[in-house]
Amino acid sequence: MTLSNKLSDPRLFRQYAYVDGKWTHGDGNREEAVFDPATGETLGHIPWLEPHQITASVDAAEAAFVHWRALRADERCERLLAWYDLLQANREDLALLMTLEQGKPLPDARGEVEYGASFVRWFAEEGKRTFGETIPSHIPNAALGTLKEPVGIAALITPWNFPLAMITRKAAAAMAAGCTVIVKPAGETPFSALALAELAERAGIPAGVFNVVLGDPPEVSRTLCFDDRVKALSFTGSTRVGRLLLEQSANTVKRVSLELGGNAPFIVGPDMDPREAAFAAVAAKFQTAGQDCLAADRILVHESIHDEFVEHFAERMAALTVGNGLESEIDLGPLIHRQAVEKAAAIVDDAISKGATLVAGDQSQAPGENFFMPVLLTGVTHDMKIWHEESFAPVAGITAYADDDQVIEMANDTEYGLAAYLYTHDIRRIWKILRALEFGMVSVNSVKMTGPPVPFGGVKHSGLGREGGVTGIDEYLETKYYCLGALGSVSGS
Ligand SMILES: NC(=O)c1ccc[n+]([C@@H]2O[C@H](COP(=O)([O-])OP(=O)(O)OC[C@H]3O[C@@H](n4cnc5c(N)ncnc54)[C@H](O)[C@@H]3O)[C@@H](O)[C@H]2O)c1
Ligand SMILES: N[C@@H](CC=O)C(=O)O
Repeated sequence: MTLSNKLSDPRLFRQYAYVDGKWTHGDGNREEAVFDPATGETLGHIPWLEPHQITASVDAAEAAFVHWRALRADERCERLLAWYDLLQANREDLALLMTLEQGKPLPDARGEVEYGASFVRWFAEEGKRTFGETIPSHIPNAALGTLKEPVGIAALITPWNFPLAMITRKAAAAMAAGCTVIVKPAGETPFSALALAELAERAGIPAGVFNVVLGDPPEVSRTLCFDDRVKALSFTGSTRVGRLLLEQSANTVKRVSLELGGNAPFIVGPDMDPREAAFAAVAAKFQTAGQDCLAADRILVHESIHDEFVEHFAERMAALTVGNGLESEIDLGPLIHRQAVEKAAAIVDDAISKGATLVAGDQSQAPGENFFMPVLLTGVTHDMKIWHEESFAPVAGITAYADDDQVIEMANDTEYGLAAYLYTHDIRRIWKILRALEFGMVSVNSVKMTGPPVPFGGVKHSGLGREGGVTGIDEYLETKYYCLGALGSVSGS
């Protein structure tokens, strides 16, 4: 059975790029296969566009910008809300496509469709509130103020771990601001992006406003970064590639937003119930099989409750089920590909060779070659890879600490600064640690921290700028200052 036959609406499965409102094949006959990471089965093929076709997508976005920016904000809002309604109406098909190409369990995929759609609704509304300001004038007979204007064409480059929400969090903000967008999804998970394009078209979003290009990643990115007409680049992915794109955007002085890797500490205070904290830590570590920029990578537990915490963590972890995300009652799907499994195994071996204790994690139980059974390591230290690298795998590392000052130092001992978790009910400890943590987001006594109203993003090598919230749309807006002089008798205004 082909993938399209599995969907209620087969037209949501597209194997073409989408440029200027047209489904487009590659002029050079280059293509890439897309696999189901759970079974290794080929799901379909996508074309690779040639550089001149990427440039043509910029031509299309440039032409469409003239009309899209000229619409009233409430007119753009109507179209974005129509897109939102279609995402909701097609939730089951979108979730199925996502599980097939990404591997996450179907309930998680449904959750991501909801999550992704929620950004479209949020920014549809925020587009109506891009207010400028009035400035009390210091110049006689003049009126001063600011206007907010769309930056222009935005290139959006996204990863495979959240194939839909990482696109909508950018695209909806940009489009609500009046920008046109060119999306380059990850080659591992293009079908969610292409289904988004199909639904954008049905929602009445005009040709050239939302484009999806496919191709060789360095070639596509270079073409977009070097094109002076592309005014903004928003990237979500690894810090390694983020640095490269920042460099490539320098010559054309683009507006760059980067949502990069994380290495989240999960701090547990001495006052916590070890069972409650351990269950929360399991939830924060193993979502999306650990392939989440918010995954709790270093679990730092006060020495007075460490042993009990480890017991509860191991007990909860043992209950997690690993398997094909299409089956029911699965907690962890596969990793995205074999290299990810090899990287996870290397991180575990490195930790053990440097003195960590393997408490649980028997890889002989893995149900397939892309699967990695959850691993629990204790006695994790600064010299191990797991301390510094984002494992992007279900590998949990626990370390004991003695006091607040030590745990602050340990938590900040990373080049990353995306998110941190803190579990304690002591308000003084909360305030002290919260202020001392060098992270863009700190979640206290809650695993869930994301959603449309929050400014999502990191500091240090985890990124630049914020997505979501009331400021997310600013990444796609320029402030134009105006001075209206010689107005006659307006002094004092
Ligand atoms: N901060 C966040 O909001 C956030 C969210 C999701 C994922 N991430 C991060 O994303 C990473 C995992 O995703 P990934 O493996 O897809 O990241 P990645 O950096 O390998 O790829 C991201 C995108 O960049 C493209 N790309 C890859 N190599 C490139 C190159 N040389 N030149 C130009 N483009 C290139 C890919 O095709 C993909 O579209 C993790 O580090 C994770 O923390 C961050
Ligand atoms: N879970 C994150 C994505 C990180 O990989 C989010 O909510 O944006």
